[in-house]
Amino acid sequence: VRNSLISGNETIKMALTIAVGGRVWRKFFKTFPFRSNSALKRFPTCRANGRLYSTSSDVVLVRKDEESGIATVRMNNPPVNSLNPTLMVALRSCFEELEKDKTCRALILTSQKPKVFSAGLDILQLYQKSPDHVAQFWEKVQDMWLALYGSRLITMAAINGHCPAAGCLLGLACDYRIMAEGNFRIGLNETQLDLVAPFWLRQTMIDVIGYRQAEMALMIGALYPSDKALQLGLVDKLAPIEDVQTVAEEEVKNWLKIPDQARAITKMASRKPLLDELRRRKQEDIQTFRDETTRESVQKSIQQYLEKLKAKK
Ligand SMILES: CCCCC/C=C/C(=O)SCCNC(=O)CCNC(=O)[C@H](O)C(C)(C)COP(=O)(O)OP(=O)(O)OC[C@H]1O[C@@H](n2cnc3c(N)ncnc32)[C@H](O)[C@@H]1OP(=O)(O)O
Repeated sequence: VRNSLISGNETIKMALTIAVGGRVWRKFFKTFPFRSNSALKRFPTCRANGRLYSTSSDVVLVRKDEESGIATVRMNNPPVNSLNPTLMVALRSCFEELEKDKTCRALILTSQKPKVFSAGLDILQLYQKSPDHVAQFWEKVQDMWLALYGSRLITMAAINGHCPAAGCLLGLACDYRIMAEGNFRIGLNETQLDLVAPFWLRQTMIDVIGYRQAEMALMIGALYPSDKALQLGLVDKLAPIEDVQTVAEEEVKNWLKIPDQARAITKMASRKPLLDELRRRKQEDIQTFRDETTRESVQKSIQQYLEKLKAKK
């Protein structure tokens, strides 16, 4: 039913586009927005007033500017963009679709909900779940990361709020990070939950902030305020929260002056070894995560962490 509703909408959208131009259908689809959990694939892109609009889904909203080739990808999984399987699959699929789109040159990843970029992995997916569930969950984390870290596009994280754990993992997978000034925190705090960052995440942290700082940050599960994160090089620039997106767009425009091919080849030269290593060791990495996470003592720590989160209120 959902699919047929979508294709019905598509037909109307195309007819309206041809018949009366962009303004009318934009108004129409603002009133009756698309809803879908899955990929961009179902939605052929539509042109209106020189802009190219891609699809929106429940959990990931995408808008691409036709002239510049910049796509903005907004995570939209309230209340805190925790990375559950639906969001991770939607993000991966979105990254892969944009990758295939030859007119797309850059991707800005941000949150639809200011003040929280992402709360990291959905902790509930790791608590009292079967080993198989945890293994499948972890594979989705890997696949999402492989798609973003291995992207030929310019990837920019517009971190408009808190960015712990796997939120930080997403940021680290991008080429450049702009973070909101103020009382927002970023870091890989998983040791606080008794979890251990996998080799590929640890390596990206080392690559970004250097060995000593990464080693310390990972051991203590540090979460840094944005000014300290800037000082460490964990983020590249700060901006007032309301300007994060604009500053990201300006930064992308500078990057767009560099020829795409040379930039992308250079990027892959530094990222390919780690990408290849994870591809090669994927199953081993899944097993490690599954076995560690389902251990009784780790489950106890996760339970306590969840209780602390609830008690915060
Ligand atoms: C080997 C593993 C390494 C792999 C790397 C990744 C690991 C991970 O990502 S583990 C997840 C770690 N995440 C965190 O430690 C963040 C926890 N959350 C927070 O600190 C805060 O929620 C916040 C700062 C992100 C936002 O604060 P605030 O706006 O005040 O929102 P609340 O704390 O009130 O949260 C609202 C609601 O959401 C629930 N929640 C928060 N984070 C998560 C989460 N990661 N997973 C699932 N659920 C989460 C929170 O419990 C509240 O629920 P209700 O009480 O039911 O409203």
